[in-house]
Amino acid sequence: MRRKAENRQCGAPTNCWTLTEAPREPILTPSARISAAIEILDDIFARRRPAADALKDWGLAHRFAGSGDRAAIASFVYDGLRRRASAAYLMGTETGRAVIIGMLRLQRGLAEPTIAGLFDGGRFAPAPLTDDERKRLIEGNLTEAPPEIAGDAPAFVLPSLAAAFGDDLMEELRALGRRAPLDIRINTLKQSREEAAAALNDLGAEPTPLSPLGLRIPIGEDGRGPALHVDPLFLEGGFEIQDEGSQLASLLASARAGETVVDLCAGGGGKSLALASLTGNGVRLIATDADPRRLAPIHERLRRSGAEVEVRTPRTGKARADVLADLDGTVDRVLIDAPCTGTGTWRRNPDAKWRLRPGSLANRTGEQAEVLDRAARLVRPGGTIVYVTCSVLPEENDAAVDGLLTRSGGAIASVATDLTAVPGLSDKVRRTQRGVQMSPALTGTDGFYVATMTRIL
Ligand SMILES: C[S@@+](CC[C@H](N)C(=O)[O-])C[C@H]1O[C@@H](n2cnc3c(N)ncnc32)[C@H](O)[C@@H]1O
Repeated sequence: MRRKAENRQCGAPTNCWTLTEAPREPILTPSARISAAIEILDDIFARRRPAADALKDWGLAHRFAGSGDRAAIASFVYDGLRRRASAAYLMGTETGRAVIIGMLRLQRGLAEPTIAGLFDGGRFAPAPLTDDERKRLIEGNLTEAPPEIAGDAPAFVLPSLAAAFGDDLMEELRALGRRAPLDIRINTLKQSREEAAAALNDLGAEPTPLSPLGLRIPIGEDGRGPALHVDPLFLEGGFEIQDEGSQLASLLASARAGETVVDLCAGGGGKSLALASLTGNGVRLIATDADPRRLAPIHERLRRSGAEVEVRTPRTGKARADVLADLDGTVDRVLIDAPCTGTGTWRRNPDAKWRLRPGSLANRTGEQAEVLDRAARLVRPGGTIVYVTCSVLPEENDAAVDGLLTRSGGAIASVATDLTAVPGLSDKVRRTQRGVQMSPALTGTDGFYVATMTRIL
């Protein structure tokens, strides 16, 4: 019999503050939560801090706040970041207060009288709306706003986004500005999706629209979902929290039973776990990552899930040996879940878009060339390289693949990505010159790109 989870206050990891704390009843009024969110956003803007750090510090300084309060405040902060540019434009200034007021109207659809009711100037509430703020809420709109403002994207990256999305640019930017759904991937090494859905019935779990491995968990109006990290089925390894797009990318890797597969950028192991599960531990799966700290959580996840994966951890430092040297030229399939700017995950991590700099794009494309070259040395003749990013920028996608094709001097060729593992996907994805692009507007997923190559020489 499934035990009821104790704390279901918190959904996406970015909204979680309280996973290790005992749940406490909310004690702040909605207006007091808004005051807190304004204070935190001002801190983020003034000190250019990561949102997670600012939230954590606020929590430490306000230990009396309940876990429900913290989740609700985080939700205000992340929604504010989602609409940072458009809310500031609407309100004529970029302060925490302006962004929250504009967000309540643009993102949460609240009318001026409702917002005025929250800004009532009472104890712990924000000061009452000014005449100018009221006027802007009633009369303001985004009709004349430039695309980077209306679409809440950094201006420098807009030409790349326009190249990726063409006529669909604004629709895609709006979709990237919405909240992401809360998806889990069922570990079919433990039970079927149907069995998991029955076990999670009290959460309202429904099958994901495209992934045959996923369930979608409803989240509240304020973006809060259940605390899945403490759910009994999660603790038993029955599921992992994983966006549907990430599940689809794992399926499109098309690993086949009996193959030797390397997950070259395994990080915490999200794709490795998925590959092991969907092949029924039928492949020899080797996971590694340049950063041992990122790889470390995989061990606990493997224990929980029953996935069979050989983890090869590099030593840090200059003398780090190539832990895959013995596999050169022998691997059937290399999955590259490449380091990238994460522009496809802005729904989930809105802080990332405002922290993106031209230099970080250049750094990521350099790393992508490095991992592609490494994969090319690993794969056997006739073997396959599957290149994945959670970016929508052509520089990190088709251009990165083109770079490898050119550098390989004809030894590596681009082939069509097999979409048959995911019924219905073929009609939805955007086809690029070298691969396929998923996106919030087209597939309802994060913006994953998948391209497939083979070694012909
Ligand atoms: C998108 S993340 C991987 C996420 C992971 N596959 C998952 O599903 O949870 C990209 C990873 O690439 C790793 N990385 C960066 N450069 C690398 C390199 N040269 N070789 C191997 N891994 C690298 C980073 O440390 C990071 O963990």
